[in-house]
Amino acid sequence: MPLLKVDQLEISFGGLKAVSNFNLEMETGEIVGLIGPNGAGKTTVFNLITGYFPPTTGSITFEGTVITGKKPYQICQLGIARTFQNIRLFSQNTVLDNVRAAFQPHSRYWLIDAFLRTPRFLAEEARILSESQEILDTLGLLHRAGDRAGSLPYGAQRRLEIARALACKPKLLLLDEPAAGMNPSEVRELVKLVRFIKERFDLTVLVIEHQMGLVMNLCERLVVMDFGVTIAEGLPHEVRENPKVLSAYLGRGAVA
Ligand SMILES: Nc1ncnc2c1ncn2[C@@H]1O[C@H](COP(=O)(O)OP(=O)(O)OP(=O)(O)O)[C@@H](O)[C@H]1O
Repeated sequence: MPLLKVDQLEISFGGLKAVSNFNLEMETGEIVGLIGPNGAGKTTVFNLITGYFPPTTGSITFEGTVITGKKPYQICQLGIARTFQNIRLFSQNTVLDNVRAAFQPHSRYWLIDAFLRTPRFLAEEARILSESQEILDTLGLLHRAGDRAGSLPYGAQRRLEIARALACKPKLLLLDEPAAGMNPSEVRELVKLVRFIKERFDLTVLVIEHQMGLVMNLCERLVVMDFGVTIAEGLPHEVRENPKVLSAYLGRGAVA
């Protein structure tokens, strides 16, 4: 049984079919790249999988459970987490608090426990603190735990976004342009980091990315979209030679 099965997904915004007849199966442990030109529908696919929009038609099954129509927090609880194309952090809060806040959908106490500071609340807070620190350590951010998130360099803010997604304890991690704005050496570090956290947290990863260096190095398989439809899929070296892909997006110079 695939971990994720997306069947004939479609969504329209007004007259525009942003995603049309989109199908995807992912096996546990895969790293798959979702690529395509601007406006191809990639982020919309993420928004559909994570419940930000209900599809017009089609279904999404995760670990054998149909998740179509569920709310984003329910999908997060089931084990799908994401990062965003535009970094979404609480920039005035500390790095640690940013990760602690991301544990909220998973905390196991009631409001009354928090109000009365019951043993259950205190134990849960201690667990969240220790797990947050462990995640920050894994992502090389523990030494910045007390700093304001907004004061981190750009690449570190992207890592913090991934740290927040990991607080969801995902089985499937969706990364939306994680290398945007990074220089080549940061991109190389990111490739290593994604491989490392995949092993460390038993993840399956779907990544949207324009940086071909990352896509070709990291992904085992690629799905290419253009104008809302899948125009190619296969191994990275197959996709980079596909004439439809070359004319739609990559351009021979871009993949050399
Ligand atoms: N909430 C929305 N309302 C209306 N149109 C939308 C909405 N979200 C996306 N679209 C449109 O759907 C199409 C696909 O957008 P999407 O953001 O999914 O593309 P993308 O492949 O992720 O692009 P990029 O690489 O530039 O991020 C675009 O034409 C976009 O303008």
